[in-house]
Amino acid sequence: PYSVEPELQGCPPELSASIVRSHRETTQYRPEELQALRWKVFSREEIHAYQSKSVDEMWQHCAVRLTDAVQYVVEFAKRIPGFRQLGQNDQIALLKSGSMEVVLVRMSRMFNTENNTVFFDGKFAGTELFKSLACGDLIAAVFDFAHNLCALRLTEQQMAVFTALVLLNADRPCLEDRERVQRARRDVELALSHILHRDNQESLLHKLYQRVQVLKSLCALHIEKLRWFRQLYPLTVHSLFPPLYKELFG
Ligand SMILES: COc1ccc2c(n1)CCN(C(C)=O)[C@H]2C(=O)Nc1ccc(OCc2ccccc2OC)cc1
Repeated sequence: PYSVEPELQGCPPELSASIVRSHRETTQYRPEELQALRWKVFSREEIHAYQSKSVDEMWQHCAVRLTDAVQYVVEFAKRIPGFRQLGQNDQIALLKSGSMEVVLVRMSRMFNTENNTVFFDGKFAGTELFKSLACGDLIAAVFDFAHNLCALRLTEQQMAVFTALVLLNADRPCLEDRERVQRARRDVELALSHILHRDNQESLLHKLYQRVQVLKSLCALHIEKLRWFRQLYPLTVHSLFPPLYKELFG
C-alpha cells in the first residue's frame, strides 16, 4: 500500500491538531492542576533543608527531577508527525540539543510570576531554594526566561506548536538528513503562523523567535555548569545521575 509522504501528512489545521493532542498527552500536570498548586510554597524550614544540602546532593536532586520532565518531552517528540519519520540518529541529535529547550519552555507554564516561583518537588520554589547548586547565574537565567515567557500568556495550542518548532530545528549539529528536518519544520512553521493568525496574535511570532535565541544561551549555560559540576564530582554524575540526563546532556 502507498504511504502518504510524512511531509504531506495533514495540512496546518490537522497537523496542529495532532501536535496539540500529543502535547496534552505528554504534559504531566494540566493547567488547572497547576492553578491549584501555584500558592503551595515551601516553608522556611523546608527551604533551609534544601539550602543545607551539599552541592552534589542538590545537583543530583535537580537532575532527577528534571529528567522527569525530559522523559515527557521525549515522548512528545516521538508523537510529532515528521519527527518519528526521521532516522534514529537524527531523532537523538534533535533531542540532545532540543529537549532541555522544550523543558524550559514548558517550565513557563509551571511558573508563578506573582511571587517569582517555579514548580519543584511538588511545590513552588523561589531562586533562594537552589542556593546550594552554586549556580546562581544559571538559576537566575532560568527564572528570567520562565518569567518572560509566562508573561506572553501562550495558549496550550500555541505552546504545543511552538515546542514542536523548537525541536524540529534543521540547524542542529550532527544531523544526517537536514533537508528532511527542514521539510518537517516548514509544515510546523505554517501551522504556528496559521494559529497565531487565527488568534490575531501575529506579533507573538517575532517575540517567540527572540525567546529562542535566549533559550540557546540558557541551554549552553546549563551544559557549561554541568561540565563544571562533573569535573568536581565525576562519581556523582557517573553513578547517581539518571542515564537519560547523562545521555542527553552529558
Ligand atoms: C515541564 O515543566 C516542568 C518544569 C518543572 C518540573 C517539571 N516539569 C516536572 C518535574 N519537576 C519536578 C518533579 O520537580 C519540575 C522540575 O524539575 N523543576 C525544577 C528543576 C530544577 C530547577 O532548577 C535547577 C536547574 C534548572 C535548569 C537546569 C539545571 C538545574 O539544576 C541542575 C528548577 C525547577
